[in-house]
Amino acid sequence: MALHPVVEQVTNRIIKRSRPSRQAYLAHLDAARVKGVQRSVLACTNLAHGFAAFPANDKLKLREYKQPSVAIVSSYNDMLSAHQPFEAYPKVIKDAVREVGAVAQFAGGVPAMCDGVTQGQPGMELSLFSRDAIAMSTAIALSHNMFDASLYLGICDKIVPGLLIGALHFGHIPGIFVPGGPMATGISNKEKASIRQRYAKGEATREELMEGEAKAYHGAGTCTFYGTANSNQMLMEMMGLHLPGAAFVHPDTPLREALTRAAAQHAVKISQQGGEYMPIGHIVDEKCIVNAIAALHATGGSTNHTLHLVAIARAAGIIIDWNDFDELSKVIPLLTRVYPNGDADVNYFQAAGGPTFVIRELLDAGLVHDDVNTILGRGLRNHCKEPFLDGDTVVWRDLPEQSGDESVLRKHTNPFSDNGGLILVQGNLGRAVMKISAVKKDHHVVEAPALTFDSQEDFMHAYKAGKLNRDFVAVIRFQGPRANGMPELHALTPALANLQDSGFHVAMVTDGRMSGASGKVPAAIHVSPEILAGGPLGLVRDGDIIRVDATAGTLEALVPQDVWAARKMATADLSSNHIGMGRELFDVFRKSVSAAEEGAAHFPLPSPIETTVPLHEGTDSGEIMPGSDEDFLFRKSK
Ligand SMILES: O=C(O)[C@H](O)[C@@H](O)[C@H](O)[C@H](O)COP(=O)(O)O
Ligand code: SF4
Repeated sequence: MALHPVVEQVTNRIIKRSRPSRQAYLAHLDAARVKGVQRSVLACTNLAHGFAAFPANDKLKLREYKQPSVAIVSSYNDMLSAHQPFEAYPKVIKDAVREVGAVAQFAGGVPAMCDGVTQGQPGMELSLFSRDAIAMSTAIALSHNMFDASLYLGICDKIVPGLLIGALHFGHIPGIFVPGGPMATGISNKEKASIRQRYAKGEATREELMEGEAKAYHGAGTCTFYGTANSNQMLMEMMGLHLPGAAFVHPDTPLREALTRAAAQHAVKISQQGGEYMPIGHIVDEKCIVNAIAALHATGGSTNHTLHLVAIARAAGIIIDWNDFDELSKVIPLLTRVYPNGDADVNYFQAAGGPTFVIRELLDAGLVHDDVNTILGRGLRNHCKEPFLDGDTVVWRDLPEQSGDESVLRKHTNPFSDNGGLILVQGNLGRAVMKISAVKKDHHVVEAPALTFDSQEDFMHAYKAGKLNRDFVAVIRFQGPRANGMPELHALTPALANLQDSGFHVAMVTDGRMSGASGKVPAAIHVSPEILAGGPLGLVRDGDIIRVDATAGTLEALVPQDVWAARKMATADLSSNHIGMGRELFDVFRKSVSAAEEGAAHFPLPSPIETTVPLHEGTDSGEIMPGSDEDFLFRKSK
């Protein structure tokens, strides 16, 4: 099927917009590649330190035979159920890499925050900033400059984006993302949410709430709703950074361990010494990013990726914005209904066909690019396969033609809706994003008086005092990255959902974030510019009529122009958000963070360098920029 013209147009616009920074990025990548195997630039003393603790024969492989050295960068900790399984991975990886004559080192750990533990708590004000702290920690691990390939162990919200941002700053090193898989299904996410709503109404006891939560989150593995963590998994599959179908295989199963071993050995293969060199910076290009946005839309993925994908793209010298997301959303159909966009969880989604089925359908529909690099080489269609065990090795088989359950996963010829439901809304309050794939149609437009709150706590006090039994638009102010780190306000969902279920027309507008697991209440989030950057959200007063219109894509305060122009910006005392729980350590982050639409990031786009790489033979000078994606493919074809 020919590529959809809108996908073509958006891709070409991104390529054109990004050309200077992408070429600078690739020049940096090529300069690093030209230095050859990392270790050759290290002085003997450095090297000696680098493998002092190695077993003898590993040391020999490194020093004498110059075999590939594979870095392990891991986000293991016991706080995230999703990352706890990574505890055992380094030994599995080292043994698997040794089997193919190479060596692996645990290059470094990265921090990982569980947004479920910190949801509604002060710690959530570090959550977004932890993404770039993870990127910096990844760089610290790889800065030992001894590695020919790298394995990135991460799953949850900010961790995969942080690892990928870090990895892309070492774009010359081949990299593979290694997942751990979801926990088994407990009580349904819908039942969990209804217990929370009953508790919020005082109709359930704390013991019932705790019992419900414990049945929902009951074991090792990723939470089973389709939030940011599982959106990350879908994107890693679509970007060709996972072995095909690795995302949702359960932890502690023979297939999971075989996939980890296979990823470790594949990393050796795609190192420069391995002969199938595939640096991660030549995988994540403009087409790869467009494919990722398409996957997000097709699955009703997390709104957090309107921040993280922007930051990931910038790390590779690629500039995307919310217009790109919005235009693609209009042509990418919704192919899955996984909670909060439906009742099923990711285990059921996997059983029905899983992420590689979505990739195949989007390829068949001409809605994603097949001509991309992945860890398997050239062509995304290589990833439309499912892993199985043959003895103790992984084999991949073709996907079923039909979905295992049309109520959860559909072919592109019969989508749940003709658009992805992650849209841009804009107007005199700024630009914001809305996810409507989980919002009932009669809540797509809300026009009601504003009630302004400067914290989640203020909102909950008003709710518990019975002051919110009415139509209103909650304007939760001073939640942007400069203000308090841009926390998720997901803890307000049960109260807002109760009010909506009681028949009130409610919506939320904030320069903060929501969880990928939020869904049924209309929320215009990530309002840009944020209030502390002079955003007009700061001009709203209680009683102003606010119109949140997902159908027209508008976000308006219906206030007479002269009244609006005379308004002064609201102010707030945020000092209590800047101390305690380590928040004082992130002052530099609050001061340097970019706007939400630029990824709320702390690193610059790549700046041009004089490329030292000679034009390769066979082309006229200037025809193919040295180090460019075309140049890379040309050299690979030799
Ligand atoms: O973006 C996300 O997906 C969320 O941050 C998610 O990781 C977080 O843990 C939710 O808050 C959990 O959902 P519940 O709070 O509904 O369990
Ligand atoms: S999905 Fe969210 S709640 Fe679950 S382990 Fe990951 S960060 Fe924690």
